[in-house]
Amino acid sequence: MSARSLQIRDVPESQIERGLALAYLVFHENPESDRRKHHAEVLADCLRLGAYDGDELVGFAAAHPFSLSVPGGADLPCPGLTFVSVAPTHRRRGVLSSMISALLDRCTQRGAPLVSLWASEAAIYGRFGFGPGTYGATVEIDTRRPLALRVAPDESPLRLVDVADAPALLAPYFAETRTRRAGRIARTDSWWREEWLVEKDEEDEDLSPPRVVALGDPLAGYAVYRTKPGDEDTHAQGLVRVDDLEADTPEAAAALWSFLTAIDLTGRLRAWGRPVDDPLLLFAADRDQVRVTESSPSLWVRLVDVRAALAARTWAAPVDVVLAVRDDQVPANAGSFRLIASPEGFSYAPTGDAPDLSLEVRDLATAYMGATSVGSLVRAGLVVQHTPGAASMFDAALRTELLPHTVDAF
Ligand SMILES: CC(=O)SCCNC(=O)CCNC(=O)[C@H](O)C(C)(C)COP(=O)(O)OP(=O)(O)OC[C@H]1O[C@@H](n2cnc3c(N)ncnc32)[C@H](O)[C@@H]1OP(=O)(O)O
Repeated sequence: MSARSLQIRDVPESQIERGLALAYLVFHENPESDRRKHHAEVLADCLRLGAYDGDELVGFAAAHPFSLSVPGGADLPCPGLTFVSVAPTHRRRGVLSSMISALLDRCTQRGAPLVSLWASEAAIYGRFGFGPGTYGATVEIDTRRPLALRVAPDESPLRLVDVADAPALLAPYFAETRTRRAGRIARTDSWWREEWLVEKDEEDEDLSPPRVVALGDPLAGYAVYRTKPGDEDTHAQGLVRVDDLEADTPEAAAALWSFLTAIDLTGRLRAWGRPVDDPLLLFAADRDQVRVTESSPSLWVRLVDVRAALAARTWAAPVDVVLAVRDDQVPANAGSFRLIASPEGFSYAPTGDAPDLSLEVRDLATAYMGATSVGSLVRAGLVVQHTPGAASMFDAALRTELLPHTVDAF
């Protein structure tokens, strides 16, 4: 294959099966027919790009038509890149690079200021301007003894909700959380049913169907979880796996965690992708019982249109800095720009003034939603501070009340 014989084209609906076959090949998967059907339906709604070597599909990538909450509660179009697959025969010849370049063009044409993804390997996407915009923590609790808490649980009644009725109850509640926390993807009814509440867990078929517990009426919190019995042979304790948990107050959260840790015939709880600032980690009275066993990037974000992305978020304090931005893929983002922003207003315009901070667009993405401070990027040698105090001023403006958080993996 020469660079000239490679063509990037939209993949028509009639070729979705070809894209899926390539994806299953490279991800070493062989899903059941109902999941294949679901994947095909999901892909029908996606932007689909193919890399063709002659007639052969050697690269495939898709992007969900997502929108993402950004600091302050605005909702921005943010395609969610997924199913990225390059044929093993065509690796390391620039197929992925060509597909990303086409994707960035499509985002620009469609007016999407952001694009996002979950990375299979963290080393891949930084070169294309993506930075880790949100982080998640895996929390494990030893539930062989009662959960020790420093706050009294809300005593409102808990009820188990029929899974079929859950989206109608949970969706408006979750939508409200998106205005407070950046990094959250809008969930459609089918996303709720097929991703969160699907009967069989895709990764562990020993897990029960999803269970939904709701606190109070009106709703003050909920959890979606699955369980797995213990195994006498291996002495593994029964497991409660918490997939999603939201609560209005610390007391409501305490009530839900108390319930989940007291389910009979289980001795351990694992919650994946919790916010790094989950109040549980502070109100747990015994941090030997409640342990963070992993913390890693969740959603990787790329600012396709830096100006539009910055304009859409709110600012916690006044800032006036000149940013020298390097962007090798989207020339319109590159150059020196003066950012003047405050809770009252915003401007971002090209300038000939000397920069206060020099940074790559990937590092601006890392700081954009408030998960990582510009100061820490300066200390890591990734952002260059020319003017003392510039990073602190920028950080004060970027600060968010709650850390950004994404739990919808795709
Ligand atoms: C959002 C998602 O869907 S994540 C899923 C990603 N897909 C997978 O992991 C499936 C299996 N892997 C693959 O299909 C391919 O190996 C891909 C998609 C990861 C890479 O595709 P390729 O066409 O080989 O990438 P391409 O040749 O464009 O590489 C571009 C650059 O990235 C680097 N790169 C590519 N893959 C990796 C990797 N896994 N780790 C580190 N660097 C990588 C290349 O070395 C190259 O670097 P260079 O520009 O300095 O030379």
